[in-house]
Order: sequence, then structure tokens, then C-alpha cells
Amino acid sequence: MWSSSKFLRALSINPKLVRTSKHNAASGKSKSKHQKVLRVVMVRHGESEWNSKNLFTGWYDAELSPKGILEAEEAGYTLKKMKICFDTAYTSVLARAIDTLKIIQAIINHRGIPVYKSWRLNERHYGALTGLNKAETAEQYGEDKVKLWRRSYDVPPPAMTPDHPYYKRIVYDTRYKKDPPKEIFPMYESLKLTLERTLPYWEQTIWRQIRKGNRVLIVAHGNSLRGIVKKMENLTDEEIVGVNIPTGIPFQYLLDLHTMKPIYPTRRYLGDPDVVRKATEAVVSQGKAKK
Ligand SMILES: O=C(OP(=O)(O)O)[C@H](O)COP(=O)(O)O
Repeated sequence: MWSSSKFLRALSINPKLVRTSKHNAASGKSKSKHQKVLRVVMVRHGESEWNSKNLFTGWYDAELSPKGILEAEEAGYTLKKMKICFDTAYTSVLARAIDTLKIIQAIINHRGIPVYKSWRLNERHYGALTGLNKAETAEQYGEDKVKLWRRSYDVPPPAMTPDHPYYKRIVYDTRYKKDPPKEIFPMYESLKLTLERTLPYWEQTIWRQIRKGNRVLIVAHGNSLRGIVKKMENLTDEEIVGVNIPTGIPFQYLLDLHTMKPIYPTRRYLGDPDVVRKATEAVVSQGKAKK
């Protein structure tokens, strides 16, 4: 089994990927006099090893699977083909998102842009469900209950307790030494709680950059992105239940420079609509019991 870190080491010395890229956004001006539209691109990381096993992942630091690495490459080539450039990128502190971003950066020759990592873009904390198989959980608790845990806005999963097999690994992980502070370190999160910690970072940091005309790429997770999508598209608590985001397919919002409102009310995936539809349906099916 090859790991994504092995792949990235290989990638960093692969001259083919570097030579074929023509754009370097780090040197480009971000706001032109004639610019009327701002673009923000988001992507859920490529498939992780735990996604491939259909496990609730949350704050567990799963690596990209070989398929996930290919998805990240594909995302990079899509952006390259469309000549989409970035000034800044944001990601979580989890390897599957960071590695996806690195792969994309290498392919679009954007290694030089500033990258900011924040736990506030982490996946929602899946609490006691972390490490459980979604289909088996649906067999045990019923598909409706699993749908509620996965997609409802404000129903949280059960809390992760100190006897949970991944408690120590997550709570004592050195990347969380300073942030988040102990008082707010989550043991579970609903989408609402996830959005409450993502939103300050979105509004005070990312949105400010977008407003200034910076071209922003965000590589994050299924549910941290669902929170941002809810905000961007002004979706109700009921509407967000129907939103599923597939791995490794970038989507964009084009914003009117003056109103800062999306020109199209919903996100636009940068990919074959059939592929997007099938990948989205596959995400929905993950919560179904095996017949
Ligand atoms: O960690 C997860 O999300 P991620 O793969 O986007 O990081 C979740 O396991 C996604 O599961 P869900 O689609 O059942 O919410």
C-alpha cells in the first residue's frame, strides 16, 4: 500500500508536473480595473482511506487513499485546463485536506502561494461515531437515525468519551496543543456547532481576502464545506439536509464585485455533470444499511 506522503515526496521531484504548468498566480495581480466578478473555489479533499472503508472520520487524521490521490490530481488538472489561478489557499489541519491542496498546488504550479491552515476548517467532530462503519451503524440504529446524525442541521452525534479508541489520539494530538483552547475543544459536533466555529474564520479571514479581490481556494471537508455552502446559498436548516458534497470535485461561486452576492444562487461544480451526480449519490448511499 502506498501512502499519500510517499506520493507527495515523489511529486515534489517530478519535473513533468512542473514543466507543463504555465500559470503562477503568486506573481499575478489579483484585482484588475475591469474585473466585475470575483471567484472563490472550494473542494472537498480526495477520498481518504477511511472514506474508502465507509467509516465516520471527523477529527481522525486519515490519509488519502490511492483513489483520493488521483481525485486530487484530477481536480488540479481541471483547474489548470480552465486556467483558474489563486492568490491564497485555506485548508484544515488534517492531512487529507493538506495533501489534496499540495497535489493541486503542484499541478497548477501554485506552490508559492500563501497557505493558511486552521482547525476551524476541520471536518465536524463525529464524536462517538468516529471509526464506526456507516452501513453497520445504519443496520444497528436504523437509516433514519444515521441520516439525522449525518445530515440534520442541529442533531449532534453522541459525545466521544475518554474510553473511545480514538480519544487520546485526537485530544493529545500535538497539532491541537494551542488551538482550539481546552474549553472549546469539541467532543462531538452537529453541523450547527461546526458552522459556529467555522463562521468566524470564514467571515474574519477568508471573506475579507475575497472582498479585497484575492482569488481564494479552500480545500476542506464534506461537512465544514456544507456549513459554508449553507451560508453562501442562504439555505434553511431543512434545505441543507439535502446537500451532499463529493470528494475531489472543485466547485465555484462567482460573486458580483459590487454586491458580493453569488451570480448564480447555487455552487457550480467544475466537472462532468454525470460524474458529479453519481459521486453525490454515492455519498448519500454511504448511510444505507447493507441489504
Ligand atoms: O470525515 C468525514 O468527512 P471528510 O471525508 O470530508 O473529512 C466524514 O466521515 C464524512 O461523513 P458524512 O458524509 O457521513 O458526513
